[in-house]
Amino acid sequence: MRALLELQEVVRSYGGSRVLHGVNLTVAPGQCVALTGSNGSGKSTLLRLAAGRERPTSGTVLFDGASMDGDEPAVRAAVATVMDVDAFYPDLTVREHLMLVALAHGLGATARDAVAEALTGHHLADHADLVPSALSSGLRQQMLLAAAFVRPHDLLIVDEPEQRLDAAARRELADRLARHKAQGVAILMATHNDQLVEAVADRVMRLAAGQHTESAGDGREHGNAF
Ligand SMILES: Nc1ncnc2c1ncn2[C@@H]1O[C@H](COP(=O)(O)OP(=O)(O)OP(=O)(O)O)[C@@H](O)[C@H]1O
Repeated sequence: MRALLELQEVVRSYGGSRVLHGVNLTVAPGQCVALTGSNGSGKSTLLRLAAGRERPTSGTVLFDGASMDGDEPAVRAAVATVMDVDAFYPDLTVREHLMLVALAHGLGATARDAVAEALTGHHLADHADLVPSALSSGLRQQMLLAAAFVRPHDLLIVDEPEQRLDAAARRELADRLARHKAQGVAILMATHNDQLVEAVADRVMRLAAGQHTESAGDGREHGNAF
């Protein structure tokens, strides 16, 4: 299957310190790759590179066969991320945020229905007219997820999407991601949650200081297929 996202020999250093050591990775439409590994192992760094928000020190990041640039309109239209913890306008309500995202991404006349569905699906319907600072931290995370799911995209990049969610919400998230994948979306997800990996990931890349190893989603060794 054609890769939508491809990392080839990606190295990322900060100052003299090397965080990623020649990562090779592909994600095809309808696939989920999970990144696991301890705090500081480089998961978020890899996600920023995959989203085109940072450039590798060396190596290549390709999106749909072209060099990844997060500023490109085609990339911004096709790649949804949940990476920024506090990406809110403090004076817009939850509903207004989601409408803004939906309209900016071209939903037009269907935006209102899509937002209503997102509010319900993410347990935000009763909080739609509150500003983000009035939400519990779990509901703020739901709002970030809703803002990604409400807009069209081909690639979803999520950094620890389970954070601040309770057990029931984590199960719902796993179901949502699995359905999403079945609809053909490519997913790259950093997570510390084994259940999420088991439920959604086709392959797992485990990052560790100085190295990375890959396996199938069920934990079997996966050779060099990344
Ligand atoms: N902009 C930066 N400047 C300098 N060092 C950085 C920068 N961004 C990340 N690092 C370093 O890179 C390493 C990897 O960080 P990263 O946030 O990618 O890890 P992570 O696996 O996502 O960790 P966690 O599980 O805690 O979220 C850390 O040592 C971090 O300090």
